[in-house]
Amino acid sequence: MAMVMATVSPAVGSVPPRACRASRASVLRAPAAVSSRHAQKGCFATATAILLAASARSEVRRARYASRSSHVRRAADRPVVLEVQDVEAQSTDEDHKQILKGLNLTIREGEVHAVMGPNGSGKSTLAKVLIGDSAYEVTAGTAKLGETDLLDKEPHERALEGLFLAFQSPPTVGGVSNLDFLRAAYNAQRRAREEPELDVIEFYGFVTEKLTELKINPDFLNRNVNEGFSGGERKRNEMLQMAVLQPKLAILDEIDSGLDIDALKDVAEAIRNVREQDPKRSMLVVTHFERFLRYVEADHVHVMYQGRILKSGGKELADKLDEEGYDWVLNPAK
Ligand SMILES: Nc1ncnc2c1ncn2[C@@H]1O[C@H](COP(=O)(O)OP(=O)(O)OP(=O)(O)O)[C@@H](O)[C@H]1O
Repeated sequence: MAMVMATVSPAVGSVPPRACRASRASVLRAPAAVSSRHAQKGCFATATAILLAASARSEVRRARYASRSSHVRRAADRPVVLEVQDVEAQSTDEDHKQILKGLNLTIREGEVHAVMGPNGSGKSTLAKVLIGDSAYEVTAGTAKLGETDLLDKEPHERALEGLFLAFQSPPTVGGVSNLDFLRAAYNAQRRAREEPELDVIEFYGFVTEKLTELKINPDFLNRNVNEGFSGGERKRNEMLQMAVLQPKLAILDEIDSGLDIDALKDVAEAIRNVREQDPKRSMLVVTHFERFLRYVEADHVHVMYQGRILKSGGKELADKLDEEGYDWVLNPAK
């Protein structure tokens, strides 16, 4: 509104300035009445500007309401990206420890789900089971990515279907530069989609844009994958991989651990960036920190305990966990 008044002031230069003055509060409260008073005094430009601004404000309100209600309406209609039903899984070592004990989870297109829970609940195991880590064997249940039965697929096939895992402790790949690694992964996707591969020059142009968006030093490309990288640099490198591969569902396992405050914000911004570029992308974020969920704007929060999801809710659940801890969820009778 202040901008509108400033814009019209040259147009009312010939009118005595006092006559054109209107308090912001009165304009916001009763724009039609204030406008008509100005018109009666001959300040037609001001009168028109007040009405235009009022109409623009109600348009904005209407648009906001429409977008909010269509968001709510669409949430339940969006296609399901991940459907996990009654999954049980155990370790493949000699202990055969049962870790997932009947886990259910549905993620729809464009949603960000957070999984929280005490240490040892099975959060990382869930992430690794979904990408097909051979340290775990699924003994019951189903997991589908769209229409694809994930559990029938090899890990690289799951990746080609659009599943991505950012590791809690990203591994080093000695002797392979980030540029070669990213180009190989990206071209594998293009081959699977029967699209022509990008040569080094073409890929360099593509990846450079991503580096700029994510504020990552171009030196990253020439360094071997995660070799000599600090903890924070490794996490940023995971974000770079996610931005290049543009997965349907990205699983981020404690991507926020070990980050300083600025790095945490940068990683969260990278996540928001990827979502803004394609609002259909979905994410499953494993974290211990409510603050991180605020940055990444999680839609759904789940508490996992002893291999199951015990409670689900919206962002407010993370706030409550932050204030009160897990005890009220784990021992509701207390
Ligand atoms: N390959 C494995 N073999 C045997 N036990 C395992 C294996 N992987 C995980 N576990 C055990 O399963 C339980 C769940 O581990 P997991 O790493 O999934 O928990 P988490 O919820 O991610 O914990 P944190 O919050 O500490 O990262 C733990 O007790 C862990 O020791």
